[in-house]
Amino acid sequence: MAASSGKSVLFVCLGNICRSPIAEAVFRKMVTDNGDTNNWRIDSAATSTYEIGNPPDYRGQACMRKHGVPMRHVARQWLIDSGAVSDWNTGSSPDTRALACLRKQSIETDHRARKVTKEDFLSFDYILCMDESNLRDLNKKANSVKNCKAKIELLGKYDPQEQLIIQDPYYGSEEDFEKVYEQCLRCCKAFLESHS
Ligand SMILES: N#Cc1ccccc1-c1cc(NCCCN2CCCCC2)c2ccccc2n1
Repeated sequence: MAASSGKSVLFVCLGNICRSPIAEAVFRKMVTDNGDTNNWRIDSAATSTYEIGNPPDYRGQACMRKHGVPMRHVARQWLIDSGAVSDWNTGSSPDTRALACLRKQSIETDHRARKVTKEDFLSFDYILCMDESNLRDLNKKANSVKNCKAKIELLGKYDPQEQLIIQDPYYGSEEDFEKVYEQCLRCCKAFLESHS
């Protein structure tokens, strides 16, 4: 079978903590399940600086865990990796309040939100975003980049059910994250099939 050339896709939304990390995780799992990992560079980014440095939203992480979709590799369990300068509590378990805080964060990924850069427009084949506002922001930024390589599109363009817009679930419920997941699943599958 001829080796297909390397391809690259950047998923983008407003904050890079809700929709685009879900799309990235869903697409990465599909590519991995296809044994195609080496042919794809996959990443996600934000059009805003709202959440730079923050992990994906815990509601999205919970949704991914429910569907068995890994969100990149699991970050280290800090309490197990930490150490003490005294022997006061040698052999004791971590403080329950600290464990409760970690569970609440349920940070199981090392992805941290980042803003889309000019370099992204030169290095990615596709930049797939979620709504008209993302598209406007991306096209505006692309206009200031010479030799823009990326094809900038709505991810929803690939939806067999023709739901063009993937709504921002930030102020939404668990159901809204579930809808984002279902839309990303349909769109990523169709996008991969049309670009394999
Ligand atoms: N904006 C809007 C908006 C409008 C409709 C629906 C959702 C949102 C919304 C709001 C967010 N953060 C709260 C406001 C942030 N601050 C806005 C003013 C500048 C300083 C930052 C989000 C954060 C991460 C991902 C998606 C988000 N989406």
